[in-house]
Amino acid sequence: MSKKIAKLLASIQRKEDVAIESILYLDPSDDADHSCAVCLANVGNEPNPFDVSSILAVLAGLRGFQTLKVARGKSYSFAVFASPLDAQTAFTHLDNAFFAATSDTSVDASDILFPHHLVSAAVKSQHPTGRIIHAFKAKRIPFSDSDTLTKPSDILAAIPGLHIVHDFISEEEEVRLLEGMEQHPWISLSERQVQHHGFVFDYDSNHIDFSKDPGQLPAWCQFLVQRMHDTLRQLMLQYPHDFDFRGFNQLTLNRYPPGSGISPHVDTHTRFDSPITSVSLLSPVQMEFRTLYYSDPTSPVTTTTPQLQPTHKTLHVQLPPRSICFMAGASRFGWEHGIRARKADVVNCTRVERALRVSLTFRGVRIREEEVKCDCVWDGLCDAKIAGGAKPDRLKEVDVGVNRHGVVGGKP
Ligand SMILES: O=C(O)CCC(=O)C(=O)O
Ligand SMILES: [Fe+2]
Repeated sequence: MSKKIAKLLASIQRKEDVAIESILYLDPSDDADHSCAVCLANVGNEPNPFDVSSILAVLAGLRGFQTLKVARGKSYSFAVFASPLDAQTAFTHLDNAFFAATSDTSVDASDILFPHHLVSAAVKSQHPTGRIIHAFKAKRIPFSDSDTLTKPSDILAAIPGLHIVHDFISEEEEVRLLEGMEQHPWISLSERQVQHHGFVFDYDSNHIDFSKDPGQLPAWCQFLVQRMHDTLRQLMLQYPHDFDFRGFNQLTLNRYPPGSGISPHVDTHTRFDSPITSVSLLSPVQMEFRTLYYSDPTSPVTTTTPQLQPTHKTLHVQLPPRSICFMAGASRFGWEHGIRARKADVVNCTRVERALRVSLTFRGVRIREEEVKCDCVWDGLCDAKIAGGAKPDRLKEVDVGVNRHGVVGGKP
């Protein structure tokens, strides 16, 4: 056996061992025989994401297959069948099978699922992403179907000030926006591309660069600006304390290929109004919101009546294409937001592949010096509260990103 193949087999074995260890606590018991679920060790979302579309093709060929349940950060998943008998049949089929992930859909399922002992080292070596599945009859599925916030009312209840509106624009309008932005050059960052329109904000000095002509926001997005203003008028009447809005004068476009994201950050408190507003196009994506200052969601925190507890909280919010996300109040000032760099998200036990996503982030830059202030309670996230005007560490990463791409005098 060549060294390369031996190394590969050792690595497959290691992954298997880790997977088995991680599910031992599930401890299959007697009544697992009456269960419809089969646990698949080594077929998970993380840490070694598997080509789930390939395995779904195999599972779909098994009698009574209903769904594959995956969870964020788990190296195993659960195939659910219509009856205990179907689950038992699938279990005998799947246990100890060698599965070679492939993105070639022309390959028949029977070609890619082999009984482990029949697979030669040579076959395995041609499939470096392949792995041996260990199946277990599982008594219960330990994943919750509510790990991602998808409903706007649930989102607002959990993260005060975060207003999501689904289908804010139509498919035709989405196409129109995408065509409009192609009239301008994109600036390439290491993983994504950006454009900036309107006022130019220097993230180094925390000031507006008045030497640069801000120009108007582009004509192709004016219909959207008008619609956002109409919606904001209503929101401001309902939640007057969460908004400090004079109009949008800056637009950042982000173009994210699948696998890319944006580091967790809070948009500079003193220089931008509330809300920060983001419109999603083309692909769904999961945005992570996290705060150190979490309070019971049933007693909403506002900027004026905080009930701060030093508890870390991270929540996952699903943003569908053509939706809008207004970050105001606590969600704007007291929570960081970011997008993990990965190719798929897990939404309530289902893997959702990402495609190219384009977002439009509208901000109101504070132009007059007397407007440049912040009296929020989230000290650690607020540039106004940090001695010497330094910026919170967490902001630096995203600031560098923007600068690198020439917002102000940077090098594209
Ligand atoms: O892509 C998004 O929706 C968010 C972008 C963002 O957070 C930003 O540009 O500050
Ligand atoms: Fe942001």
